[in-house]
Amino acid sequence: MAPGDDQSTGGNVLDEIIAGVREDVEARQQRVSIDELKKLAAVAAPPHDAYAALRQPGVGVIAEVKRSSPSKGTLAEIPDPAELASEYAAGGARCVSVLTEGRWFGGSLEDLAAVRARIDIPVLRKDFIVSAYQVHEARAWGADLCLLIVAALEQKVLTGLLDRVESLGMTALVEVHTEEEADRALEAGAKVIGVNARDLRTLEVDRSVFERIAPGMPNHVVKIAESGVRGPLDLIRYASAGADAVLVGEGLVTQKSPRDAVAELVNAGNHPATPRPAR
Ligand SMILES: O=P(O)(O)OC[C@@H](O)[C@@H](O)c1c[nH]c2ccccc12
Repeated sequence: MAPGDDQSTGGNVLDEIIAGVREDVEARQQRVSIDELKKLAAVAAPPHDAYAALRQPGVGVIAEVKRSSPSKGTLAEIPDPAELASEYAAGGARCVSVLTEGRWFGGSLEDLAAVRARIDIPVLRKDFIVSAYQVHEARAWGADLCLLIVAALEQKVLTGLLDRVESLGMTALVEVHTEEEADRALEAGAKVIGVNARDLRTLEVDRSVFERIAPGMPNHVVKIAESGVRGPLDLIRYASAGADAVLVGEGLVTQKSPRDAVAELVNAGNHPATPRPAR
């Protein structure tokens, strides 16, 4: 984006990220067609039931493989994402999230494939998905869940992508940051909704957003609190507001023992004094 040329994008980070994602998707589409992706998906292991995994008793942990972020730059080198994911799984994570966006988050589809090959719990493709092509990519590379960010998608596109994700046997994690976005997620038929404490337009974190939005969602919806979890106290706070699971990146990748850090959160999520999500 040229300096002073922020009118076409509205000047927010999310739009800037998505412009880069669209370019990268177009380049990949030149090399691998959607039909080829479908053939790869046909021989991939079938998707795990992530919805069932997320509805287990207690508050779950989705542990994220995250090298860098637009707000903080490099968080951790992560030379072997599969090794990190297996530490997460050993610590009791319910799912592993893998950032596949390259420009801002340092991720890749190769990271996703490496993680998929190593662990036997559901894997989320964490990216800025704006086209059906990316959903087919996710399945071909072994994802069980796809992130769909409401703020990045018009309602018709959101509904179409959600249907596409489900038609391939995967689960959509639909991300919201406001009440209005939560209404749009429900309207589209989302069964798993993540409330991101971080505003992707400004990158500011406000942990009270989950408490405002989640209690208004129906019981059948799996509610995930995303971002800003530094330790068990944040998990317990989100649990009191009805979280089924928390999604944690920075708070794990920066720890000496990511396995112990996950286990500590998982123990808090299973503790008898921790509030249970309403079912
Ligand atoms: O590192 P944190 O604060 O624990 O956040 C993890 C996760 O919520 C964050 O990476 C995230 C949430 N939604 C996203 C959308 C795209 C990229 C990244 C994200």
